[in-house]
Amino acid sequence: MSRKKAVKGKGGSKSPKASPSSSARTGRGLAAAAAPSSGLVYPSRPSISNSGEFYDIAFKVMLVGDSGVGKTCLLVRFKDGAFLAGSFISTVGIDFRNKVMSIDAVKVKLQIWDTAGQERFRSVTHAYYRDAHALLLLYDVTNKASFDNIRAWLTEIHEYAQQDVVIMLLGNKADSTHDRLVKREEGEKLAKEFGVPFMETSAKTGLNVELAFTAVAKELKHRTMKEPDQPKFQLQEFVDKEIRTAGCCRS
Ligand SMILES: Nc1nc2c(ncn2[C@@H]2O[C@H](COP(=O)(O)OP(=O)(O)OP(=O)(O)O)[C@@H](O)[C@H]2O)c(=O)[nH]1
Ligand SMILES: [Mg+2]
Repeated sequence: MSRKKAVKGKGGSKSPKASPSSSARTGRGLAAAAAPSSGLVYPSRPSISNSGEFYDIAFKVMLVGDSGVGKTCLLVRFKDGAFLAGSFISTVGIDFRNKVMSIDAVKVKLQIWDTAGQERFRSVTHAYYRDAHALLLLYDVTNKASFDNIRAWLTEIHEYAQQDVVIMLLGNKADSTHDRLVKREEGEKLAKEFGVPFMETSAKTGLNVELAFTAVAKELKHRTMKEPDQPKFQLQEFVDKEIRTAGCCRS
């Protein structure tokens, strides 16, 4: 299989100029960043970009959910292995980071779009839904309203995103034991109702962060490269098995 090269860190030709960490922390977001053009998956076409790692296939993943649920922190934890502690600076507009993962010997590039949860940026976010291959929909386990709003987010997703988009529900801030207002069972129940996979995460401790992105990357890779006689990848089964294997202490 021919391999392409990923632009390291931020963006490609349509890249916004600031990383989510910089925009989130400085408030310099990109409300008017160019909407991504459709389709990032080129399984057999060779191409080389400026610099960075080689990859075989690429997908767009979007982080969505209310303001303050931890979307930017989740992305920074996944990309840089760090937690953005301190005062909360809301993302302005939209931004993205790339990460190449090794999935079953295939190099999968995820272009991860970090959206602003604030209502005033909703129209910007809408423009990006249609090109997303996967959506990570977050709520905050210490914020009941963010959980109650998941239904509205799913309605919006169904309105703007592709029908076959991969959706995963994430209950973030699972480390906040004392402030928790949403039980894990409630998240599981809601996810079942909507037929989407679910897990709890913590951008602070790293709990299940890698797993969330790996699961999505595996699902997308399977869909793209599946042999006709190969069974369908069971995302929730994979997640449950990984969590069981890791026991209480995955990070
Ligand atoms: N305890 C805990 N705090 C978190 C976690 N993730 C994020 N936070 C905190 O929650 C606040 C909001 O995090 P952000 O990642 O900026 O939230 P966001 O969803 O990007 O918000 P918008 O950009 O406004 O949409 C910050 O103060 C973070 O430090 C987590 O897993 N655990
Ligand atoms: Mg943010």
